[in-house]
Amino acid sequence: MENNNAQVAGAGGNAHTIDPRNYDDLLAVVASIKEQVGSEIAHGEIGIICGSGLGPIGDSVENPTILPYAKIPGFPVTHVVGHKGNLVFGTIRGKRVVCLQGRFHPYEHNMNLALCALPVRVLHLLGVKTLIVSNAAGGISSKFQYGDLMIIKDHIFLPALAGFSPLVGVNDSRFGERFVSVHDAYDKTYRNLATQIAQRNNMRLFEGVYVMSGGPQYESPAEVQLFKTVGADALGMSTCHEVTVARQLRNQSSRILTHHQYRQS
Ligand SMILES: O=P(O)(O)O[C@H]1O[C@H](CO)[C@@H](O)[C@H]1O
Ligand code: HPA
Repeated sequence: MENNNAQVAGAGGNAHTIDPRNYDDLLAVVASIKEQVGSEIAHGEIGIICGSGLGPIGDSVENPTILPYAKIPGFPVTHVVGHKGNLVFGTIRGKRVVCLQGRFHPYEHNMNLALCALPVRVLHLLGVKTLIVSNAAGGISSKFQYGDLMIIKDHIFLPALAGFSPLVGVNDSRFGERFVSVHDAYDKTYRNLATQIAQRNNMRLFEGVYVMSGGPQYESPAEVQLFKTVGADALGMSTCHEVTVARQLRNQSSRILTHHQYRQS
């Protein structure tokens, strides 16, 4: 496999190497963000990852403070059209958000999934507890019409099934357990809330299974048929690596909570 370290031009043009699996390296990334925007601002409750064409979500952040990825030593760069490459701090309807205007796709980073999921670990270290992940995907389900919205209820993470998981390699236990359950990775309470809101607003919204391929080529008709047969509803080249890393962090939070409760009892 390829080198897992990220060689990126940081603020001031200094080359900076970090390992996206190393907790201390990510603390340094977070320290740089806090230094540049201030600790007060560099804090969020909700993280939002904008998919292709969904960057305007970031433009709707109120009182925004914008930090380009290129100014964060160790942060990867995004090359995909429609992904601006900014961290946006601010509020949406009174909630503190940190918005990623631009995500990292494994096909643009030599299938280095840990590097592509690095922003999720950074969001966690900035205090984020809830992650909203969006993407543009191809519809497989025959129920879908062009432009329909789908809430992901589960996924098929094809690259990980072939050994390309962001959790492969040395596990720094400060991020969480070695073995991570992805049951209920997509929160049922939020899914129900989204469905209710869609119903109230007469919007077409479905729940379905998202399949992530490695890309960057789109799928052949035979591949689409294969995914349909195994129960997938939509196809894309992102999201699952971010959700898997988030899930490991969620397990870590609940583990800490369990210890805390244990000590109190
Ligand atoms: O998943 P997002 O980032 O929305 O991007 C989607 O759009 C690109 C293909 O047009 C692929 O990268 C696919 O994954
Ligand atoms: O049909 C698709 N396949 C994979 N990724 C995509 N992203 C948008 N549409 C598609």
